Amino acid sequence: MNKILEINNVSKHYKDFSLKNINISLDRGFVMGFIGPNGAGKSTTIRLIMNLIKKDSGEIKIFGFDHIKDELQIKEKIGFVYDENHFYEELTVKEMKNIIRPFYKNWDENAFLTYAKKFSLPLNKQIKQLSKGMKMKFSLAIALSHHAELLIMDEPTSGLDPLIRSELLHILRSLMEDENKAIFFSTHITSDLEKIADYITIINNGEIILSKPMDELLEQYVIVKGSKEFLETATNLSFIGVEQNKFGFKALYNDKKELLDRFGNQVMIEKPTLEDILLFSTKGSGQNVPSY
Ligand SMILES: Nc1ncnc2c1ncn2[C@@H]1O[C@H](COP(=O)(O)OP(=O)(O)OP(=O)(O)O)[C@@H](O)[C@H]1O
Repeated sequence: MNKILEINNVSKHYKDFSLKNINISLDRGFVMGFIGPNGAGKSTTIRLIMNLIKKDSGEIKIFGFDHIKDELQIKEKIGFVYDENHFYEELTVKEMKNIIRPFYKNWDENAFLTYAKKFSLPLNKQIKQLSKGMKMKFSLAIALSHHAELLIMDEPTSGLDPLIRSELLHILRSLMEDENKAIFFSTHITSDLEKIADYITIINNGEIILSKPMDELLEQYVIVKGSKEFLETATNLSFIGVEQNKFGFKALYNDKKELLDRFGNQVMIEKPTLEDILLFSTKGSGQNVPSY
């Protein structure tokens, strides 16, 4: 059973926002980065996976099991890290850990103590005295101490300084040496994903607009620059997020080879960063500019 997370045709409607027909698939052994602008639907998707809110339709399977019917069994093997305070502020780190611990059959106290030491967690400090970075590290230490096979993280690096972020990415990378595990990771910090993700899924306005291996994405997509005249004649090319000025245009295109083979002498191309791909593909309405 290689599929660790499968989201099939999932929809959720709020008054002013809908997640539409979400499909995501993640295999064991891989890290998927989940990115999109503010309000795109990342947290809603993650809350649906965790059954914190109810979906309207579709199917979510984790480890091959239904995420609601088999929720208890599934949650034993999930480490969930999210950017909201879900601890009792008055308790110390140690007291809070002792409350969480009995929920997991696989709890490994040695692993917790090792991570607590690695993260310099002050066990006797009250949660409310911890910085944001410390709280995130505590969350992560908890998630890692029951040998979770799937880590689901909503913005785990937001608000952390570069040193702690890099430390956290290092830990996540070393976790992935175990091919049985997988990580699903939402973030705004695309440079973190360039260091760790195998797959990238982009969500915009409640719809998945792209889900691909990172290598393929960075290899096939290009930033293209050319003249206004070229843009006017190339009506059959679906440029993404076209920016125009009086001299020419700049856009994203999803087939470097085609562009070079057919128009290599008429346009200039550049390698995009993941951030470029995110920005161009979610620009404005987030839709391709089809023709002129
Ligand atoms: N309980 C709710 N009732 C109504 N609307 C909601 C509810 N929860 C979220 N929304 C709306 O759903 C949309 C998506 O929100 P969500 O938090 O999933 O976005 P996000 O991609 O995680 O954004 P951010 O990057 O800012 O955290 C937003 O417009 C939000 O206002």
